Amino acid sequence: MYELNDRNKIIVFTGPDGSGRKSVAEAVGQTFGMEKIVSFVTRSQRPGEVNGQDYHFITHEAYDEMEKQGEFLESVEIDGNHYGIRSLDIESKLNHIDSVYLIMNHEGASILKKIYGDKVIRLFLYTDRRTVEERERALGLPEEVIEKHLSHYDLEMGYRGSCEHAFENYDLGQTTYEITNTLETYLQRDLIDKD
Ligand SMILES: Nc1ncnc2c1ncn2[C@@H]1O[C@H](COP(=O)(O)OP(=O)(O)OP(=O)(O)O)[C@@H](O)[C@H]1O
Ligand SMILES: Nc1nc2c(ncn2[C@@H]2O[C@H](COP(=O)(O)O)[C@@H](O)[C@H]2O)c(=O)[nH]1
Repeated sequence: MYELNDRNKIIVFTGPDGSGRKSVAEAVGQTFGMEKIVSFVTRSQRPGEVNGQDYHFITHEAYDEMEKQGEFLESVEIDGNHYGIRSLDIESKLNHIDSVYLIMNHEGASILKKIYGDKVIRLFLYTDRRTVEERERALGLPEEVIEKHLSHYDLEMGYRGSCEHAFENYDLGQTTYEITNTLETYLQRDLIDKD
């Protein structure tokens, strides 16, 4: 396991799909100069997704090979596809910046917490089921993807109490503001106007 230094923090955005984790994470990541750890995945690329930015899209064979070589820090199977974080990506980023962020389901969040303890801050984002469904439909996601996401809704919601912080996300600006304030207490960047 890679030894983290005193200043290193791993910020995990979790919660149901469509709750707004990606939108909030990108905004907050930019504010704090945090970089995203991009997961490897075996599912096919969806319209609008960018390889290397949203995910590293790889074949099942390539994933199996990486797994065999012990490259993943965490690796899970969701709806028949594999998702994983490469150890090297966390190590190389935390070598030159203090904090990184990831977007993952409850299993991944739990695994990272077990490995890195206090270094991991889990931020749970949520909205009601109907809002998730409406947002995903408005995004143009295929019906079968929306269905799969909704089938995980209750399980993901059940993880809320395990996370360090939880935020209802209806007003994106407000959520981003609240999370920025929360992270400031960990990252101590003096971003908040104290007047
Ligand atoms: N507070 C908000 N109000 C309205 N729409 C929002 C809000 N937050 C996010 N959205 C929209 O909801 C959709 C899903 O958001 P996003 O992709 O950030 O969620 P996610 O939790 O990362 O889900 P997924 O894993 O499915 O991508 C996007 O179209 C995004 O613009
Ligand atoms: N445990 C992990 N979960 C991950 C990882 N990368 C993404 N995810 C989560 O998977 C579901 C499904 O995502 P989709 O893009 O296929 O709809 C979603 O909750 C992601 O956040 C990972 O490396 N590990």
